[in-house]
Amino acid sequence: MSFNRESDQKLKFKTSQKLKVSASFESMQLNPLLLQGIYSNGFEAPSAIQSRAITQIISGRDVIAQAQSGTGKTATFTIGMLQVCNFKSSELQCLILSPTRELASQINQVVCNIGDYLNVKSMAVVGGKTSASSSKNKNDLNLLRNNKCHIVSGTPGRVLDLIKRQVINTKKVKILVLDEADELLAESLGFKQQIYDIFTKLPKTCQVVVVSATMNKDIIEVTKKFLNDPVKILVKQDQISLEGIKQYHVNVDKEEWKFDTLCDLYDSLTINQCVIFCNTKKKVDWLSSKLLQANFSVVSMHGDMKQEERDKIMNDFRSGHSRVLISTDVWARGIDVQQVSLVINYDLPENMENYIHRIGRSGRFGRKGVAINFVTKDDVKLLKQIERFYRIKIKAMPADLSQLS
Ligand SMILES: Nc1ncnc2c1ncn2[C@@H]1O[C@H](COP(=O)(O)OP(=O)(O)OP(=O)(O)O)[C@@H](O)[C@H]1O
Repeated sequence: MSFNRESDQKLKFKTSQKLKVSASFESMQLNPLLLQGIYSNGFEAPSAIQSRAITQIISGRDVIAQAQSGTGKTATFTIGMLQVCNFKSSELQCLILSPTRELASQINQVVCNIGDYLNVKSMAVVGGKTSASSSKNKNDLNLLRNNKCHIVSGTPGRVLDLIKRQVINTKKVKILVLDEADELLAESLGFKQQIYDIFTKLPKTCQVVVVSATMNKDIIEVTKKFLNDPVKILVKQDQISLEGIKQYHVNVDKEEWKFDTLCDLYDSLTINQCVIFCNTKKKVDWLSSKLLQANFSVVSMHGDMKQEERDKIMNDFRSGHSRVLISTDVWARGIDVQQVSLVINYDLPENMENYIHRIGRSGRFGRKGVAINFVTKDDVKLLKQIERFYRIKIKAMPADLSQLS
């Protein structure tokens, strides 16, 4: 595996105190069955965030953990939770909230994989399924109702709904994880109130772990309402952008020129897998039908599609069956498909944070990645703003595309 351990270990964190750094998983004194799950998942040594945050989570402290995209934050809180969970009891003990259905399901899969030898019972609880109409969903809800599930990973709305309907019993929850916390707690997105409501239903002693690749002062301020003297593990602003992802821009001048530019790039898109981001659902539909008409093979996904369709697109893309995916910011955060080596911002993101989340869909865990930003005349200012925000230089794309990687 090409994980650049040297650059990962070189990363400087701003931590709230001198933290213990565990060089190996063995040194964390984990349950041997958990260790077995970690190794059989192919993990040999912890990444920088795992070395610092896992033992803090296990210690019971509230934690704010920030680390670059694709550096193993999911496994960080998963390993922490699985160590703390009491498997002699069948009650719900850990609750993980994240902003999209796909991410909540992916996290559930990671919990099941790493917790396999512990016999963990974990479940994804997401909206959009024809709720409890299928026998599978009914069985799932019964497991929850009968308190036969240790860990739930879900989207806030659906989790809150099931708590209110007393399907999810929160009495014994000891850890709450907020993944992509800055998005969950942002003013504009409507999750914040749901999170507060869920929080009020948890035991007062519940430990809270807050995780994201991007964290700003306002969000840290908001977390003060939830967290009690948290351990902070934060990344300096100029280190958020991953060295392994080469970032370029292409001047397309006018909006109308973007399409031809993309068609010219198509052969490079299919070398591995590629994600193309547009800013609206309408634009995703428009671009995918235009590319399909021109005989390019692409798939697309956004929040207005039926969940069954979203699931199918995800499965096809994860298996490598489809190679070029067009999406909105529903795909910007957390989704881990290791074969994605190229991200194209057909539209530049309007949100500074989502720039780094989007490009972080490539270059997972030290792999190489390339990000290409289409820039119209009107976008030039925004590109400069992104460069200033992350203290980076986004060069013009080389004419010879073989130099891309
Ligand atoms: N210690 C490890 N050794 C090898 N691979 C690892 C290790 N930890 C995590 N990975 C792998 O790295 C990839 C990225 O991990 P993960 O999705 O947890 O990143 P993340 O930090 O949560 O990213 P994002 O900010 O995009 O949410 C996954 O494929 C995961 O299996």
